[in-house]
Amino acid sequence: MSRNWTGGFSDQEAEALPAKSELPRAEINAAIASQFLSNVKLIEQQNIRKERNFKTAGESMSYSSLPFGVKKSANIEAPFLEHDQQKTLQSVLTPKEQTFFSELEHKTIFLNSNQMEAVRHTEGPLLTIAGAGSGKTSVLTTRTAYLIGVKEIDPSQILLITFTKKAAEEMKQRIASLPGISSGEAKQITAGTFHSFFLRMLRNLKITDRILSSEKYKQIIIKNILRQSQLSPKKQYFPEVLLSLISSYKLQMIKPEDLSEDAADKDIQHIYEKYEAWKRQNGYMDFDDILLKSYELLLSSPNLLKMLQQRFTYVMADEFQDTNPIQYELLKLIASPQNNLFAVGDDDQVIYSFNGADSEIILDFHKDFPNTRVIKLDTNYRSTSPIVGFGNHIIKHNSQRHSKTMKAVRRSRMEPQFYRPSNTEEEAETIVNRLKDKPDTRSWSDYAILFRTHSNARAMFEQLIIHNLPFTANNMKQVFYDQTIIKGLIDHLRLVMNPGDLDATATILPSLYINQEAGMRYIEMENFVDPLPFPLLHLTTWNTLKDFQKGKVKKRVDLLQQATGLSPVEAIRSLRKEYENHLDTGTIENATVHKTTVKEMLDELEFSAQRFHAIPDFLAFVDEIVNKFYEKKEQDSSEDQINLMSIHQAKGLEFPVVFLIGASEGILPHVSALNAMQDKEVVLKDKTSLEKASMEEERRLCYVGVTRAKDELYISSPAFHLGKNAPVSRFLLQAFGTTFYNKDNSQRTEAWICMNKTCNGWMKIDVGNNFTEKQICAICGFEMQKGKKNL
Ligand SMILES: Nc1ncnc2c1ncn2[C@@H]1O[C@H](COP(=O)(O)OP(=O)(O)OP(=O)(O)O)[C@@H](O)[C@H]1O
Repeated sequence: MSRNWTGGFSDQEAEALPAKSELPRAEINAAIASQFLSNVKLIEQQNIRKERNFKTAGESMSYSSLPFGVKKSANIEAPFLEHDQQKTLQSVLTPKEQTFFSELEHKTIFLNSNQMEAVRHTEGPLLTIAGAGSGKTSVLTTRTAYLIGVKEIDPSQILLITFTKKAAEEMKQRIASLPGISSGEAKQITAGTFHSFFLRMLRNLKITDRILSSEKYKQIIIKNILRQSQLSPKKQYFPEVLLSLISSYKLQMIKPEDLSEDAADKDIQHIYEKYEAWKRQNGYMDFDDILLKSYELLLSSPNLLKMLQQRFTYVMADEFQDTNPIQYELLKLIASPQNNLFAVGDDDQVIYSFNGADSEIILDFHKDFPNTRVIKLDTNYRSTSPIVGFGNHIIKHNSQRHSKTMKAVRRSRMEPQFYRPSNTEEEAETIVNRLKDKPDTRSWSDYAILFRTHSNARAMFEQLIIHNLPFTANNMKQVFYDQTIIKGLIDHLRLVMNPGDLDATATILPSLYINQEAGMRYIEMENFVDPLPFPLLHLTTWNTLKDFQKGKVKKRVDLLQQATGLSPVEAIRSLRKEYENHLDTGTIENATVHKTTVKEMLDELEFSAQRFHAIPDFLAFVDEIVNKFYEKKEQDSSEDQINLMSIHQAKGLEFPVVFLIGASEGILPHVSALNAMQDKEVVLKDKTSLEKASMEEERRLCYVGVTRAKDELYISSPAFHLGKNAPVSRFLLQAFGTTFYNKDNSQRTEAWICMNKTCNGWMKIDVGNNFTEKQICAICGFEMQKGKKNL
């Protein structure tokens, strides 16, 4: 296969590539690798045992009904609805409606009176604002069938906006199974995301600009603009922050010329203008442009707008809480003048603020549509009463919301279960062991394992692979070790073991600020004439390079040579500093969300590497995991699989059994929310409200995760995260009425010292009044005690 050193493939090119397992990198000895898998297991078990041995009294070894740190049970069960108000409207139904609703009942769909009211609403704006599991999506699909089957509305007049493409397909299928509608009619409904709907419109209008989707490519464009504008990319503006700022302006329809005249805005205005100009000149549009261009076109072409308005006389929007301002304006344009706009949403499930979702839209809907009919649904049909109650107790601590307490209709004695594993490895192993004991009455697809960030799912993913359990992580495009940032560092380890590895050499060139394609051409040419044990060193004689680049090459080769004989984690630590320079993640001050994520990923890599004594063992393990992932991706056709996905991806879905992993401080709430004040310094001025808003969004994420469970909910909170102590998530403690110990910043800093005399481990922790937790040494697993140390 010819190599492409340009640093990436287009989608079509990627599809044409051989399967990952056919690539030279993948040519590893499977027998040796599987031996490593069992070695890993041994080392992991030793580590876990070490930490387990020093678990403190009261810390449970498995799931129990109270989170660690909660001393007494609080009544968190949801109010129970004894008599559901079903069939109360029968007397006012027309014969056609009676047929429709009784056919629904034959299909065991019994709507309550509020749901029925929403379904029967035909003309004018309606907002269904309701909590998790209350049947919003069910109402939307049933109302569509009702419009077609009972009101004889032409299905092609219905526009259904969903949050994901998958949701659109599922909804069409669900609609087709309802009474009064044929599958042909269901196909005529237009269902899709905002982006897919408007992109199709633009393409029909012969707007052929290419889509600029790669974040990396966009950052390069911004970096070039910064360089040309003589603004420092490092000191003043981070490309990813600028891109998110520009995107947020666009989603709010703020143009460069609308920005104020003050100095900071002037720079941003300039960058924003240049970025837009670059796209125009090069025939690109980004995702925001799809919406913005459509909006401008509709405003400037009354005929086009009229055509759309006449075509779609019934407009519906699911997950309305995550709508952003431009999407809302587009909805309003298309729905007018009839305003048959039917929106369903839950202000407690806004989890896409980083994508511009504006929770005020749902809260202020009635101001734009004064004759709005608002229907509230407050019965959760999905989950058992202890789960509904637990959700209520989590979300009630948010202030930006319509207060609501969901009622339950499903009784159960099975309370949510909590577990405090030592670390993410033990967490993953415990869950896998439970899954192996799956009762025959359950299918694999009944189970979902939900995580906050992809790094946080690394251990879980590996355990599922190692134990060969059927699972789908289809939304995971890449395995952890194959993500660009991680792969870069792993390829450094490959060069430590084999300096002649040209694939690995190519990967590391960008981290030396050297063009990959030109650099490799030079290295390969020189190496052909004069082979060197370390081909990278050829670059030190390349005239094109500046002195600082040659210096970097020498330094990197020195580091790589010094790493021979180190353990994988030591090697990663010694290489990481140089490597991180090009990622701009060196300091946490001024950290952006991107930087926090990168740091978290590299920390996770270190944590994973700690399990191995030698670099070749670690590399063989990495290759095995990567190969198995891609093999699995190709072979998987089964529907019956455990679902491993992020909480964001689980939005709108439900599963009989949910494992919510990583419910510890720093994971959920995520460290980026804890750092919120620094994170978006450039973007937002009101730091206090940003900090609060970030924390409320994290709490909503926790709520969304919890409310995906129908029957059983298992939540685990690793005591150590990336080798550091991680208290149980404040969201769990607060739900049980236990004050989070850091609440009003009543912190003291104390030193805790490891009791293992040979260890010398100590750590600094912030302690509040209610702090009772004992500490375990992150280095050796011994118990720690409060001690004296100069901090
Ligand atoms: N009236 C009802 N009687 C019995 N079950 C119902 C009723 N309404 C909805 N359900 C069931 O409750 C579950 C949740 O419904 P649905 O997914 O529509 O809720 P939702 O409000 O969209 O949830 P979320 O916002 O949490 O995604 C589904 O399994 C659905 O079939």
